[in-house]
Amino acid sequence: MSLGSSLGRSLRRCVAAAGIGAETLGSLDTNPVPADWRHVTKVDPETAKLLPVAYPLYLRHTDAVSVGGSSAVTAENTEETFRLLARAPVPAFHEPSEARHVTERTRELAAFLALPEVLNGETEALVGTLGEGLAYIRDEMVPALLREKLPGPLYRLVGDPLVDFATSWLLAEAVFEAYIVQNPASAAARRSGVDESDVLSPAVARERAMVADRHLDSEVVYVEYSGTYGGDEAADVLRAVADSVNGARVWYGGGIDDREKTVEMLAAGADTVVVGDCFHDVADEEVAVCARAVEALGVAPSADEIRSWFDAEVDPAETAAARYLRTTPGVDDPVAAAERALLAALALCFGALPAAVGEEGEPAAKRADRLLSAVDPGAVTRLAAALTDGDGDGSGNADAALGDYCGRVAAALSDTDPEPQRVRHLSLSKLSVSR
Ligand SMILES: CC(C)=CCC/C(C)=C/CC/C(C)=C/CC/C(C)=C/COP(=O)(O)OP(=O)(O)O
Ligand SMILES: O=P(O)(O)OC[C@@H](O)CO
Repeated sequence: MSLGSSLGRSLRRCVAAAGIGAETLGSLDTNPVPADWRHVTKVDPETAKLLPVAYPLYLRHTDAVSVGGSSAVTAENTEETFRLLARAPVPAFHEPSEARHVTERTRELAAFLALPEVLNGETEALVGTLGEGLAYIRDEMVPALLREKLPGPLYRLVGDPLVDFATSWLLAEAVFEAYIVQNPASAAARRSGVDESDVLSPAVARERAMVADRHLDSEVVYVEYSGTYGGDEAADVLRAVADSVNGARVWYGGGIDDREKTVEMLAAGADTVVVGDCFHDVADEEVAVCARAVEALGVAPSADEIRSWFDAEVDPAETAAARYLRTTPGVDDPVAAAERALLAALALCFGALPAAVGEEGEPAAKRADRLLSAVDPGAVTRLAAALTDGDGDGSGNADAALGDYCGRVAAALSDTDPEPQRVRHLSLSKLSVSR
């Protein structure tokens, strides 16, 4: 062995030993996934799963949004979801179930890429899809992008090494989520070839989590009961997993729909809980509540009429809005927050409706602003602040952000939008009002 290569190996060992020492002794945390995230909301881009129209008010209370889903997801609905979430007050990251859902636009808008690898599924779900994804990125996506950006002669000169570099860079920047899929009846289980016999005991889950943490260097170990609450069984798995990992974050997802479940999973060792269905239920509820209100009040009620109808017809404590808000550890009074957010949805709906059904008069943004201030005096400020925090261009112009958002809501309500994809994900696009 030459002196150079022996020196190189010794140096690598020293660096590795220093890194391991610092990590295990707890003084160095190199994981880019924040340790202090307690609550992540998962938003599915598929058109059947909607985003509440008052989403900036709900998402103020979560730590981050994960965008992704197993079925009916396309690059287009993913881009549209990110465009809407660019106005959310917290970071949104991308968890693609296929490499083709990653586009230049999603990469610009996503805080980072989170790639699933399944520890108890078919090989396909651990390395197969990733391999296909990387080949697509290396052979199609990056070359197409570079060909578009670089003049022909320059592409011919430096294209190949640049393609390799960009592919490696994309992977180096991505974080990996090592899933342990524990609900064989879920879409995630079907997608990853997990059946009853693959469900792991706490002891085996612990061993696989150690592989993910120490060998695969996964940033997240994700105990996934998607669609169902894992209860005591999940708590045992979480205790075993949390006890075994050094650098990885431990996430729990599945069936979280109240405060106790969040607290139970965090107490068992999860750093973060992920909430999915319960948030989409809020969007369905908005559509139902707005439809009932339109039925009762017509398209242009006053703020007083909206308030009185709401007080008589809706019990905020029993709403999906309150259920979602109870899952977020930071909200002191989830029922009051739910009431405010539902009133904001009604104000946005009735602000935009007259224009959407072709009635002349006050512009949608002005009317929504007036109704919002009347039904809940703090709502405009909160909504504008939430929209402006996330506007990404640093302009901090609350009026413009609110005006622009009201325009979107009007477009969602009107089925004459020239680009329906633009607003299809917003709950109110499903409200059918006779014109
Ligand atoms: C290289 C690039 C850019 C992409 C590769 C993309 C990869 C590796 C995708 C892996 C897809 C996979 C194996 C998914 C497994 C299933 C899973 C864990 C899905 C996540 O759950 P949700 O889709 O949120 O679950 P539900 O639909 O059940 O809610
Ligand atoms: O939809 P739920 O059951 O909340 O599950 C959330 C998430 O873990 C799904 O990947």
